[in-house]
Amino acid sequence: MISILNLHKLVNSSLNSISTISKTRIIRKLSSLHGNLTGIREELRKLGHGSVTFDPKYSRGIGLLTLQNPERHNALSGKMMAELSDIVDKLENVVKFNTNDNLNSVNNENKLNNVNELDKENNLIGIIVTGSRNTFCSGLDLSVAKDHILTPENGKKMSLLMQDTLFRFGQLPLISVAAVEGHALGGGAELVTACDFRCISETSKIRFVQVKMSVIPGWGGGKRLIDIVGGVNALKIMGTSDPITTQNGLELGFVDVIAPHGECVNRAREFLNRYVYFSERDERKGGNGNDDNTNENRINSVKVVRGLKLLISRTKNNEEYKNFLLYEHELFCSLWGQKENVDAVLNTRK
Ligand SMILES: CC[C@H](C(=O)O)C(=O)SCCNC(=O)CCNC(=O)[C@H](O)C(C)(C)COP(=O)(O)OP(=O)(O)OC[C@H]1O[C@@H](n2cnc3c(N)ncnc32)[C@H](O)[C@@H]1OP(=O)(O)O
Repeated sequence: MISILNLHKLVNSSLNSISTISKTRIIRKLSSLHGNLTGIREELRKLGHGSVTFDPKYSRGIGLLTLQNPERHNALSGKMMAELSDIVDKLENVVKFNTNDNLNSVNNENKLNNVNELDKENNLIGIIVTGSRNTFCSGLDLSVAKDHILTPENGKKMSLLMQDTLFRFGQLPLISVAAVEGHALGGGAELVTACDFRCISETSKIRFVQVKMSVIPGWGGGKRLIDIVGGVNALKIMGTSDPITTQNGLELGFVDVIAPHGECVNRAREFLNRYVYFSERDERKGGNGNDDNTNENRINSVKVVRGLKLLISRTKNNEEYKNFLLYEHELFCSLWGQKENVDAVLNTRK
């Protein structure tokens, strides 16, 4: 027999859990672009090889996300697209703790302990995105595309998931830096635009080759490129496929740091340390990658740094911005799977 008191507790907890679930759904709805894409993610997960790894403790306050498909210049297979989306999901949970975004803090009492233990340990404020074996990403894995993603319907699914994943990545209260060695081509170039900052080296070649594939960007990179370099420069870069390198990257406002070959990740860490540590003195003591967590190394308020990023990403979480991405998606879908595009994919020697 349940006592009145226990019944009251039972009702309260179930109301809380319902409201928490709906709050989670509200957070997911607000932070996602195309809604629930679970089915598409699981379909794509079955396609191709490679992996996407995330080291949340790469350096104090900084995580390292690495594209791992070296035999294919880190081209993104369906499996890797799904794993990238999984990592964004996890980060959306991790950074609920110690973030002053109201919707998130509302969810704090429901935080997943093991995930937030991670955050408490490293208090992430930054994330570096890079590719394995000194090259970044040569875009969509064309061997997967040839076998599985040639139809308009499957191109639409790929575009929906990648636009949504990179939009949500941009909404994370984490300062992101793309550490680009070697090639970043097509979708790889779009991945680069999804980061707040870019570090390249003498070997880096960032090329929007979509026009050679008889399409426009399908992962949201067109809008992001326009926001970074302006409409006219974006038209030149996308229309000619001219590479962005150390020669023109700074002038275009596309590149923030130039590193010696093989040093992009290190320089990206040094760049982010300025957001982690209270002063250069603290950074010198703690920014060597082997952080000694002595009290001397004062770090900036995680809540404040994350709040600053939330401020910036809010400018990209409005109906106008989302409608622009939807327009880009629809334009891409009108081109992907048409004869010119299919011929280009089949004839690109890969
Ligand atoms: C939304 C889709 C988006 C779009 O529409 O634009 C895309 O991203 S479509 C893909 C755009 N990317 C490309 O067209 C890049 C194609 N690859 C290359 O241009 C070259 O491979 C390059 C410059 C990355 C490297 O050239 P290099 O001469 O150094 O090496 P190989 O060409 O011999 O390549 C080595 C090895 O990697 C495989 N590879 C490279 N890129 C891809 C890819 N995107 N998909 C699948 N596989 C790729 C290549 O086939 C070689 O493997 P092997 O088994 O030896 O043939």
